[in-house]
Amino acid sequence: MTETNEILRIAAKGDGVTVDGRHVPFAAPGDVLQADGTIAPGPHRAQPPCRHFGACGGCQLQHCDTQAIARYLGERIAFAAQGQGVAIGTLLPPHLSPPRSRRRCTLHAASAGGKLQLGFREAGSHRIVHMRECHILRPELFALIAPLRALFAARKERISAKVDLTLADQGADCAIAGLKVEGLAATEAMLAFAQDNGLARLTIDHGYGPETVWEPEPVTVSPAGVPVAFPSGGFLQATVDGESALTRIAGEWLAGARFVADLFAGLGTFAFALSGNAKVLAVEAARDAHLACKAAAARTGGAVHAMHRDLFRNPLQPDELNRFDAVLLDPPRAGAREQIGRLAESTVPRIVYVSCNPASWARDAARLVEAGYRLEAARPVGQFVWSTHVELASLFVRQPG
Ligand SMILES: C[S@@+](CC[C@H](N)C(=O)[O-])C[C@H]1O[C@@H](n2cnc3c(N)ncnc32)[C@H](O)[C@@H]1O
Repeated sequence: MTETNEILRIAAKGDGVTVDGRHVPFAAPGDVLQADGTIAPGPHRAQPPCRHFGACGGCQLQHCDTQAIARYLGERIAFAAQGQGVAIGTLLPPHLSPPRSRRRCTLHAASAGGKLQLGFREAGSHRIVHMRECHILRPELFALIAPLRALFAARKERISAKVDLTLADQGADCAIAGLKVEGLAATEAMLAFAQDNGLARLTIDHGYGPETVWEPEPVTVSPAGVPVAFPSGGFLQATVDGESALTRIAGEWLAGARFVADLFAGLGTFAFALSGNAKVLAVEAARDAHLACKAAAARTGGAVHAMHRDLFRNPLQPDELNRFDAVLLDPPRAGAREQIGRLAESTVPRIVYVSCNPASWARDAARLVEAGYRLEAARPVGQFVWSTHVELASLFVRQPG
């Protein structure tokens, strides 16, 4: 018999939810909320590996085992679809990226009470966690925390800076915003930091836009093994493992398609992965990403064609879409309302929709289903391990008639 105060599921923001609907922070499914307010651990409770868990905003679910996290990811997608009246043919088991696999992050640095703090922000606060360990970041990125802290601590002014770290082919790409670097000594300190830590690139935004001060070799990333110039601040799937899982699923679902459109293509992550078996049109609005994809495509023999186009204002029209055997789209969090509207009017047989937001995905899915597509399958992909961030790949197939 289920007790009314047993935790049944995890809510969108990570709280446990009891049978009678109460939200309990840091409770796992199967735990029981006791009369005195304490939680009796259940079978899905895990020992959080990180000492910062609870305070750090980077992770919300370290107290849950893998099974509970997998169920949570599936439920988020199922509830979102259900809320829009969309039936999912098969909800496939989630793919979860392993710990220490995140290759990009945004950290914050600030001086507070005479000390320099550098790390993720605390949940729901501007306070910064003084990170001594991290179980999500790639070790190459975590290794930069101490040197960055020393770099900031050596400066005389009050620090309030943002640090974006991305692991590229050549090493860590580091972009610092909110730091004034003036004069020879300050510039030399920055260059020494870049050199000593083997950075692939150092970009500083003094408040007038980013300026690259160190890039010994052109920085690239290599989706499907194709080197593509990586623009500072460009989009990259959060883990290599998650990117492989997504491109593998897309490849399976799009098997046999000879002409594919990759919409919201970024640097061409999916386009290059699919181009072994198909000609791919890669459409992207960010100019830097588009140009990088175009240049890489030119070097790879012509299976990828890059197009610069804003798909919110100027979506591909049904007559353009109908030339393709399949369309893949991977829009930003807002989804792709305008492009989905045109896809709904098209005859494209297969659509693979990759999303980082179940809510906008479900809204768009409902439009496709209303227009005669069936949602054959969806697969959660947890690249942000232990966070409440949900990503997914899904397959829509146009039904006859
Ligand atoms: C989630 S990312 C996916 C990128 C790529 N598919 C990948 O896997 O690396 C979304 C992409 O959509 C692009 N984008 C955002 N708004 C757009 C628009 N209005 N038209 C076309 N592309 C847009 C972004 O620049 C970004 O590259």
